[in-house]
Amino acid sequence: MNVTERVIREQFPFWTDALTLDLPVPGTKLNVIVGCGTSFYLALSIAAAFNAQGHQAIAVPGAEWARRPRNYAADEADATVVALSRSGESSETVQAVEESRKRGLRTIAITCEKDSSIARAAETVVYARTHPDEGIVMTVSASLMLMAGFRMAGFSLDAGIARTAETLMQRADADLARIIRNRSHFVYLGAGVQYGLATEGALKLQEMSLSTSQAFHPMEYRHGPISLVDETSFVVMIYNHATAAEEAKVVSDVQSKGAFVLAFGGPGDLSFDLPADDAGRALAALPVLQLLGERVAQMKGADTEAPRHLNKVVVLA
Ligand SMILES: O=P(O)(O)OC[C@H]1O[C@](O)(CO)[C@@H](O)[C@@H]1O
Repeated sequence: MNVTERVIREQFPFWTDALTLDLPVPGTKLNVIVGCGTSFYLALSIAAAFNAQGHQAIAVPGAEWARRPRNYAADEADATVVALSRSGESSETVQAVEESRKRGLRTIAITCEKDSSIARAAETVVYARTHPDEGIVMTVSASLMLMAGFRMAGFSLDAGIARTAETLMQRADADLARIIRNRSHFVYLGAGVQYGLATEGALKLQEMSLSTSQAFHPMEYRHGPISLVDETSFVVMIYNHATAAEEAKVVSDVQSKGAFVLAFGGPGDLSFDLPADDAGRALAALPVLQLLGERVAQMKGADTEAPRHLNKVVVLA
């Protein structure tokens, strides 16, 4: 087992720690959740969770919020900026915090590095301790920041979520290597809070296994992208509890065209139950998506400890 996989498997004690973090309350006006890469995809899920819990929120890539906030919010007065960054050093996310402070906005950083640029730049810092051996590919820290964001949104989570996620990951892994055989077209589908998770699953697979992968809202998938589906397709469906019945029709559609469907929370070729609440669903599914990236990488002979063209931190020159 390589270090990437070991870290994915050893993440759950860190979840238990993250459940006890003291978190600031969301802003009463607009909350702008920013990040880069994985951290932006987490922001998509967290912003949806904020809205679902009655806090107005949008997710914006760090670079975009730093450079053109007016393209995302006509009125940013009194906004609260919540910046996610494992390293605390991604230039665009740090810039987003620094620019927001110059504009007088409240700033909160969620990071896994206490001594970092973002921790120095933000007014309030939430520090989540992560696995010391986590490498370039972000796995444990993604789970921890997602958990912190969901808890900040107001979802109550307890130690049961760590046990649920670990059990699900172990059960799914019994089949992952088998079900990906001969599959080369990867699609992730999720609605609402699960859309961010779908985008993160697609990114994880891409950077770990050098495969082309895409993420869509399930009902969007039939409006064009479905034209690519054939016997090489592998579709991950993260069902949204409220709309599972219509999402199951999308699954039937892609199955009839040759796709294999790994499903969470509804029917598929291989399916697993998930907790009913949006936060529990996303957190329970995430480690399986991380391990799926590793299994596809192994199938293709890609080294996830040294993924091509990637560094742990991207700092603008
Ligand atoms: O959370 P951070 O440290 O700002 O990193 C964000 C992105 O940058 C990387 O760490 C490096 O590209 C990615 O793994 C991640 O998606």
